[in-house]
Amino acid sequence: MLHATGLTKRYGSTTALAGLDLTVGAGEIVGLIGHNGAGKTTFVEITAGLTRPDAGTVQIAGVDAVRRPAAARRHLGLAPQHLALYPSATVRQNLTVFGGLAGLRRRALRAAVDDVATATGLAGVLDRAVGLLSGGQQRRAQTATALLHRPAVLLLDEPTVGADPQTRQAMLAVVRQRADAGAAVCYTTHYLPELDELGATLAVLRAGRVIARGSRDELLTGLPGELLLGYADGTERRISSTDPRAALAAAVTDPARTAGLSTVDIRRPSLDDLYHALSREAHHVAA
Ligand SMILES: Nc1ncnc2c1ncn2[C@@H]1O[C@H](COP(=O)(O)OP(=O)(O)OP(=O)(O)O)[C@@H](O)[C@H]1O
Repeated sequence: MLHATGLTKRYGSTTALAGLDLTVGAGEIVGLIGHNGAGKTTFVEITAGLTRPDAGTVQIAGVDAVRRPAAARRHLGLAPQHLALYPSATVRQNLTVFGGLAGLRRRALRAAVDDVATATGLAGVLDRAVGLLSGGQQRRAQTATALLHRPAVLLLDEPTVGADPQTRQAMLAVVRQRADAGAAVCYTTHYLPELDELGATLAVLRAGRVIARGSRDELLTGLPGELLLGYADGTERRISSTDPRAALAAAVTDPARTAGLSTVDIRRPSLDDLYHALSREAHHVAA
């Protein structure tokens, strides 16, 4: 499992992490979400031993990732946000190199490459150069490198960016399988429905700290959604409500609102609503 406490990191006058605490248990998928600049990538880089924190600790499967990064990395599968593959080498060659670095040898390595290629839908392009693949296939190849040695902890930084719906489904399925097999998965994304599909809990990062942690329902319940009423003359009426269905029931019995009504839409609370609510709370606490 993954256990981070009090992580702090400054770049000059910028505070990237301000005392981040996060635990991801075995078999759990945690969606790490937050606006651009919230500190997600810095957290990923520190956990992978690519950057040192100013203070705080990270443990991966019980190994101190700050003091013993090489030992900790053996238990970690990392898919970074930016592609880090050899473009002129084939998918098979790339996977073989990464599997070898993770300690796999000979038959076990060949079997792992085939298994992971199948799971990520890359079996048909194993012998093609990575640089000649589509953007979605390249991202799949990047994620595949993280899965090869069946690590205890998976750190996936926006793995489905640029993926088509079919690829996305295949990737989500393989992540879910790994969690079911006991991996602790930390998954950063800007796309909330994906976390619903994964059955992930959420950790909301803001200004370098986890400011909310829980299931989507726990975090979004009680936030206002919207009822959108569209009229034949092109006008629209928006009704903000914590219970848009009840607002709809009330609206349809009101002749003033139903005359000329042509479309009805219900918008559930979104991540942005959550960020706004949490910002308001933070201002409240500060005031
Ligand atoms: N190498 C660096 N040098 C200077 N500042 C940095 C560096 N890396 C990150 N930062 C700053 O630290 C803060 C956190 O950045 P980080 O990349 O961790 O955010 P993020 O949540 O991953 O954002 P995004 O969603 O855009 O990927 C930002 O203000 C960023 O500008």
